[in-house]
Amino acid sequence: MTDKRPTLSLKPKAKPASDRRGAGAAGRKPAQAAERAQPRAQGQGQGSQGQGERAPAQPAAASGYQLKHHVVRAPREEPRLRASHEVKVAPQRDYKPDLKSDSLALALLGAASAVARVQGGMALPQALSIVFGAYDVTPQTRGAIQDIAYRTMRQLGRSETLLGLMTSKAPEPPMLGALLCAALSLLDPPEGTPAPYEAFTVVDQAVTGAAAHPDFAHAKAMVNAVLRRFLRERESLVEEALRTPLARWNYPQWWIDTARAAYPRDWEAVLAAGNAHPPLTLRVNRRRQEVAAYLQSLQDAGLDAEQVGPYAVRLAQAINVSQIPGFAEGVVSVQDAGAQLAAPLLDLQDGMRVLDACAAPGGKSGHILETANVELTAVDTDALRLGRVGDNLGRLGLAAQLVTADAGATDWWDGRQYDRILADVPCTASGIVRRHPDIRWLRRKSDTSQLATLSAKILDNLWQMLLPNGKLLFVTCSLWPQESEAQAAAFAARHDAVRLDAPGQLLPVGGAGQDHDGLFYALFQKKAA
Ligand SMILES: C[S@@+](CC[C@H](N)C(=O)[O-])C[C@H]1O[C@@H](n2cnc3c(N)ncnc32)[C@H](O)[C@@H]1O
Repeated sequence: MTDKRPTLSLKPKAKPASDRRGAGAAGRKPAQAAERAQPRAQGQGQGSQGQGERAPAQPAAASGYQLKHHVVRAPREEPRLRASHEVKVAPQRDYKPDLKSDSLALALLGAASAVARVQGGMALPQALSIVFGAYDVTPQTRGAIQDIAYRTMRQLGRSETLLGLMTSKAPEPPMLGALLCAALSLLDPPEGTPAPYEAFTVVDQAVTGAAAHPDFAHAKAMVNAVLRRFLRERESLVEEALRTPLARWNYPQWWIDTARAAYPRDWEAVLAAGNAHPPLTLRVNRRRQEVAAYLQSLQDAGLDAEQVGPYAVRLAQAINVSQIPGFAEGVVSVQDAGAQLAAPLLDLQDGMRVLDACAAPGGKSGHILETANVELTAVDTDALRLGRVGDNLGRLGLAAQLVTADAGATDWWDGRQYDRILADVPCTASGIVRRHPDIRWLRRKSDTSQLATLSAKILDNLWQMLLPNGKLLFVTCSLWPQESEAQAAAFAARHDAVRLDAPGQLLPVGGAGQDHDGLFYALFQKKAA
């Protein structure tokens, strides 16, 4: 990160809404207003502050987070009334502004609310579902909120670096910073991609959005100034920002370092692949239709697509699942082409007993049951997610025994060993960041070893559940060797397992005829008794 700061100082006033009424600061620059308030804090009184009159030492126009230092206690004998501007207002992320429900301003605020939640540690899909619940918007605006939130996540490092170059301190509250990052992601699309809106519309709507929200209406002039400055000085600001790895790659530094250490030749391609838009890839249900026939039905529906795996079809344009021909009827499922390697690697035969040990939401369970007539047990610790396995299998017209349980324990197991075990263990998901761009900002470096420890426990426990000559397929959607190859090698050594042919580490790739996430596959066979 560069230390160089611009001369323009755009400090948000960050006052609670109650403090803005009658404060006499209207039209002044925020910094001036704050300075003028200082002498009053030393005993001049406020004149007409309502409740605040009882606490004469409160500065009228001081910023919210400076107030604490200027509080003068009221005399003991009088009941002390709390000045309204002393109250710390909790962020109102669910506040529904009075804006047109299909406006870009509302979409920007919705995206900013979701992004601020991710910055507070929540996964983006969960954050978006809260926003959708709070904002009563049209499906079109929902789509826009989602699109802007995902764009913002993919460019957060770059946008935050640019913001750092244009403001003298981090915008408060965090949702204001998120609003600026959301607007910047629209003004500053990745190289070679078109801007989704006219620049002046984005600035106008970001300012309108800021003005309509009680937490940062005070900062609408700052929003306007920052975004206009970006447009004026774009070239030099971007050039300066790109000197930092954070802005260049849009990943935290530890992530960049880990990728570089693991893949000294490919790390740049790996990071770039994680920033690309993911394709919409389908798995054709071989029980229902041949791939060629399905491709024809897509063509008949006016949808361009190409085959990218034995049963994998990639649509040229992403569409809503409800619009995918045959989806509701179970002819196809949404599944990455790399994830479609699991079922064939298991070498399934009719009549086998198969365990899918970390099954939810059931992508691979469905593929297993489409491949052969097996008796499948699908286990997952998360009952809610396991419900989705049931939904997915129901749509496909297939069935499994669903068990909510810990695959690292035996209390649920009937003691009968399985012919095949799929262990698609929990991991950092570093190989699927193009689909989940929030993951990079949510994960911590220490998560890798914690998850590797958990998955080693699951794998060790599952091994006893495998028949002699049986096969266990170990899968992760991680790029980190600690969770994948190092784990596989240590497991084989611990259990004297035979390691069979499997792809190993697949790096994420998108291109003609080949397109998949970053996944890891290791296949083990138990020696005959
Ligand atoms: C990578 S996802 C599995 C994806 C799934 N196989 C599919 O193809 O749709 C990992 C799953 O492991 C589950 N999980 C985490 N810890 C577990 C445990 N101790 N036992 C069983 N499942 C666990 C999570 O709830 C999550 O659903």
